[in-house]
Amino acid sequence: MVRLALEGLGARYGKRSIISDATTPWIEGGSLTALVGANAAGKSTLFRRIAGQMGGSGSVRLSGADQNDLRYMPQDTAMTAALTVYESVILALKQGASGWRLSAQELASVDHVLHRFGIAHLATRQLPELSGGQRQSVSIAQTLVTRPKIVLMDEPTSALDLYRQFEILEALRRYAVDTGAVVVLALHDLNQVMRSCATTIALAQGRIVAAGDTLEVLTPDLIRQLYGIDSRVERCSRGSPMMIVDGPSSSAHAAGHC
Ligand SMILES: Nc1ncnc2c1ncn2[C@@H]1O[C@H](COP(=O)(O)OP(=O)(O)OP(=O)(O)O)[C@@H](O)[C@H]1O
Repeated sequence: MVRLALEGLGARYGKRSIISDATTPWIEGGSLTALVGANAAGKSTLFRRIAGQMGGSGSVRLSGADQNDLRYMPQDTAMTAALTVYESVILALKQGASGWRLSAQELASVDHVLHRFGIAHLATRQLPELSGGQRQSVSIAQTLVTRPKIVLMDEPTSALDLYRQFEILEALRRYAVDTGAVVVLALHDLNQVMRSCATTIALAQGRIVAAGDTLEVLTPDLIRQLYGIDSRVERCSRGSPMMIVDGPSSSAHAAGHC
């Protein structure tokens, strides 16, 4: 069983503290976990800290995996290299490897990830010619081609159309189920979170204010605290929980919006 827990994690840029005392229960692999919070709450910074790209206090506890099994997909990934999609995924697969030869198994894993994330038809296209949504899909394939056990993705659906959002979130969910990986996604669409993520971590001004079962975490009170928005969570006619936005709460400024 792959698991991740944060213990008193802190991170700062210079003298400015961004993440303080971030602590979570064990987050278990095999399903999707959402990281939610307002703009500038510190989601990307928390990911960078967990990924070891910046130092700070506290510790990241891993079970069934180590830091080498972790892949972090940042929010913006430049794709200016004169490579085809296929070549770029191979490069991601071979990053850090000592040899350059590709085994039949490695070729199969490139093929698999291109199909699973719906970009096989783009295999021979040059990266700089891709649209924003196509680039985001390629970036996801590059991140997962090595089948990492711990995956952190910063807003992986932000450039995708409605159909592709469904398709990619379902493919990510299947990835988590099939591999048992811990997959944490920073997401802004709370209906996506309710539909796809079993667990949610909520961040407000650099502090984790709730972590656990998604439907228990995403209460109207918590949503007001995070975003300064009044909302209701109701079951739609098909029985799925939906968040309905009523509008800005009168205490919106207290939520720390900038
Ligand atoms: N490289 C940096 N140097 C200094 N400050 C930074 C740096 N990166 C981010 N910050 C600051 O840290 C705070 C948290 O930023 P971060 O990008 O982690 O937030 P976020 O929750 O991911 O936001 P968003 O939802 O807008 O992507 C912000 O106030 C931001 O200005």
